[in-house]
Amino acid sequence: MLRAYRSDDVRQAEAPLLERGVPLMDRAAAALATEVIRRVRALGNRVPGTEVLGLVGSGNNGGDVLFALARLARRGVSASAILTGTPHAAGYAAASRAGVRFADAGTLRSLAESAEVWIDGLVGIGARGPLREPALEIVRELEEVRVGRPVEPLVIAADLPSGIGADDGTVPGLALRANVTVTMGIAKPGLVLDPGRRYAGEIVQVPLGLEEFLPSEPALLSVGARDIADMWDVPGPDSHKYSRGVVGVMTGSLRYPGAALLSTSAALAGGAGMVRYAGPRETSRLVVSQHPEIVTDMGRVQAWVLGSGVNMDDPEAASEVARRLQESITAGIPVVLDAGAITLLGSIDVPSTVVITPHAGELAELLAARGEPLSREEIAAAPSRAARLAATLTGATVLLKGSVDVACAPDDPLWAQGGAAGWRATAGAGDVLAGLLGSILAQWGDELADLGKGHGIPARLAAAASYIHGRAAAIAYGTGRPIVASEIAGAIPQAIGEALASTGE
Ligand SMILES: NC(=O)C1=CN([C@@H]2O[C@H](COP(=O)(O)OP(=O)(O)OC[C@H]3O[C@@H](n4cnc5c(N)ncnc54)[C@H](OP(=O)(O)O)[C@@H]3O)[C@@H](O)[C@H]2O)[C@@H](O)CC1
Ligand SMILES: Nc1ncnc2c1ncn2[C@@H]1O[C@H](COP(=O)(O)OP(=O)(O)O)[C@@H](O)[C@H]1O
Ligand SMILES: [K+]
Repeated sequence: MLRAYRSDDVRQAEAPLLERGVPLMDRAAAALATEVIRRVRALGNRVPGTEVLGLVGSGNNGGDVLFALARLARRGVSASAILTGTPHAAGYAAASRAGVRFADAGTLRSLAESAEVWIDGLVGIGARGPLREPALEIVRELEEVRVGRPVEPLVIAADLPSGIGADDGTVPGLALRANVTVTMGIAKPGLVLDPGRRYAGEIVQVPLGLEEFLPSEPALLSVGARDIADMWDVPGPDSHKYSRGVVGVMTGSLRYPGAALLSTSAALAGGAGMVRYAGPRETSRLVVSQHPEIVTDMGRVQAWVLGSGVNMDDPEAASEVARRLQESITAGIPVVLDAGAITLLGSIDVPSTVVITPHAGELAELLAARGEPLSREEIAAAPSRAARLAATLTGATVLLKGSVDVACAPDDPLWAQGGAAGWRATAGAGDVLAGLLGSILAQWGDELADLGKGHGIPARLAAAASYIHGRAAAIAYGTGRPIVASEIAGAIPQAIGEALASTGE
């Protein structure tokens, strides 16, 4: 499980260590230099003679880079630095002693054109607001140089790419895109959330011993393979189909029959003991012809999946979905509310056992109905804020889909799951996610009902479903090829099996 903390929490955790004289910056710089050397070698280059350009702001982030440049210079690297102001004094002294060359802004372009590696130490967790001059002009110029180069430089960010919001991943102005981010002590939410994540590249975490001084509640969590065993029900000798959870699925319509098939496929693949389908007669026939194990008579269920592909313009279908939603809330049964059915929450409040699964467009519609309009673009620029707002307004758990899926209930921590490539963005992939989430909620159904409002578990399960969905997509697209949503559903059992068998991550 990845845990990410806000800058204030990181600062507070650093304080007692610094008081004890723990050389945090030295450790951070050593890790940064080691990473540069490792990457240079991985490119097949010799370390001595490699040209490295450090971009050095006036704070401790610049200090990290100055000490790292000093270490690199002692290894024979040809190290230069561009300063934005008065630098970290000890770092400057160390770098000068080691022979790092300090260049003025006028030489930035030529240094950037020839350096194999750029190290970004303009700003770290001390940054406030959009990148300001002179850092802004440096980033602008570097991005111009980058596109003009025959071979792109290797860009390594110290702690975070300069220009991204450490706490929320927003990018209010320009930011310097990195291939690798060497983050100090612990991950920051901005490295996991969109759009900041897109600037961070691969993330390397440097242990600094902060853990015992961090608050018990991180700002953001992310499910990994090893967490799945805690959430997925592995059947034992006493299990039977009902104890394994029954999912009710009311999805699809004559207009969108495929949604019925995709959501039920995923509900089956997710490991519930039984799937009951409650859609129109025509789609029922389709579903059963493809999946003879699906039951169409109604009985008890432990979770409902409502809405994917339902034609909400059809008053009868819409009122049937609304009735199921109300009944489930009364009975304490968790519900996945997907696609057009999300609009039902325009006027009613629900408990957090109702999980809505909007994409940015659907969330925009819901927020507008609730009198807090945000455009799609505004949601994409700050998805965690938008998801939290929707959860607070409706009471529901929100799983906002995108290249990084974000899940939260009104008060509990935020979950974020990224890592799936754009191949996953294919029609029907959301229907698959809804069915899969219904399957895991059904496995927890009675327990969630006993917990009353859910106690944050639906958000955790939504994150787990999102993780498995991303892994299933990755199994399907492999090293990269177009896929369709039914392939994602087909790969769910393998994704769950691999996660259950995993001991790493
Ligand atoms: N504490 C430790 O021992 C450890 C800390 N560590 C490292 O320290 C980093 C935090 O250092 P920090 O607190 O000094 O802040 P930092 O990120 O360098 O930024 C401050 C500078 O940026 C400037 N600035 C601000 N906003 C700006 C903007 N929008 N656009 C442009 N400039 C802006 C601001 O200018 P000012 O506002 O003062 O004019 C000031 O000059 C952390 O990320 C990690 O790398 C690690 O080594 C582990 C041990
Ligand atoms: N750029 C992207 N990279 C990876 N996954 C994405 C990206 N954009 C969207 N997704 C995922 O693709 C799915 C799309 O779902 P959705 O938009 O609801 O499609 P549909 O309604 O056709 O089922 C979601 O699971 C979402 O997480
Ligand atoms: K930085």
